[in-house]
Amino acid sequence: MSTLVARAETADSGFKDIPIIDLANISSNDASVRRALADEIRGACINVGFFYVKNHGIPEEVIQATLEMAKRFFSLPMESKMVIENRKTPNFKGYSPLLSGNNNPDGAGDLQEGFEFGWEPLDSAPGSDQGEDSGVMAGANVWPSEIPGFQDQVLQYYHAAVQLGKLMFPLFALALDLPAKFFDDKTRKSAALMKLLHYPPQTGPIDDRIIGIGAHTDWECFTILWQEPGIQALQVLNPEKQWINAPPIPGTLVINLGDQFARWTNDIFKSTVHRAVNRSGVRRYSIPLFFGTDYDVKLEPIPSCLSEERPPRYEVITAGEYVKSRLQATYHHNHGGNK
Ligand SMILES: O=C(O)CCC(=O)C(=O)O
Ligand SMILES: [Fe+2]
Repeated sequence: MSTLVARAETADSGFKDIPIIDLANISSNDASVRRALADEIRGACINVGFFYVKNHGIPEEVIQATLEMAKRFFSLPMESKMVIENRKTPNFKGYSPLLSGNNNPDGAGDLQEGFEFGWEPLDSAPGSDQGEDSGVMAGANVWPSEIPGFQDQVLQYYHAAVQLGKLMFPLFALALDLPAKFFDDKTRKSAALMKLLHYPPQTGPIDDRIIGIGAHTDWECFTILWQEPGIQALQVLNPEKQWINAPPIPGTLVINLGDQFARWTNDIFKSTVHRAVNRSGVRRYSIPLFFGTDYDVKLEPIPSCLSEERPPRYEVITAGEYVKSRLQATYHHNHGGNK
């Protein structure tokens, strides 16, 4: 069996496609079935850092009802949205207006508006989860008061996506030749942030410094992303520096790895650069959920991902310190012209 380090050294140098992985057997008790699924995931994580999942278990009704809420939220008057602006809240919960965030330091702002929140129990099922993380990332969610049922609906999506994420962690562990439970004690508090996103269309000549979301990597372990069907916007950068389209595929979600997994695995799992540009002529909505290890957990490289030729590539910091520093860099950027 080749080691993880050896597998990483012979990784694909220029993927052109993003694999589709079927999660129908995600809860199978058969060890060989789980092993096969983990092997498939390992290939995608080492070579691409992105994959689609089908049979993911998030009900279509929950997705559609959440999309409706996103549309209603973003069509509220600006004054209402600004009441819960993310620069006024601890750790940037709430509303981020167009151009307020800048994911690519070479860019001049992301042409998207967003609404972000973290863990909170569902009213209908109190105590259904282990609770909120605190420390450097502490900060209550803020909610719009104008839309009846908004909070409950988007939390339903949140909890369904977190449930999927909790099933994925053991498979990632198996993919890293670790015990399936490796991440259990590191993911007790649902350190997951969910974001509703709205991208207005961009037509005519486009300034490359202002696109829907500039080239970036995500910050957590992995992202579970729903994108609106029928609209191509998301692109993924391969090692040959080619942008590969990641179109929405009906019935699937995208899962992409983020920097926390790159740090856990000393870059054996790829946190792949991506961006989104909406040239479709119509509005586009997407819903990422960023799932990391608990904020107080140190991002220490896993021993099997180190060798003499592959020494540690990152300093060890906690997951919370890392996410917080990235949030600050993204939302405290200066607008072009004022520098
Ligand atoms: O909207 C998308 O398709 C991508 C969003 C994204 O990359 C992000 O929010 O980190
Ligand atoms: Fe992203």
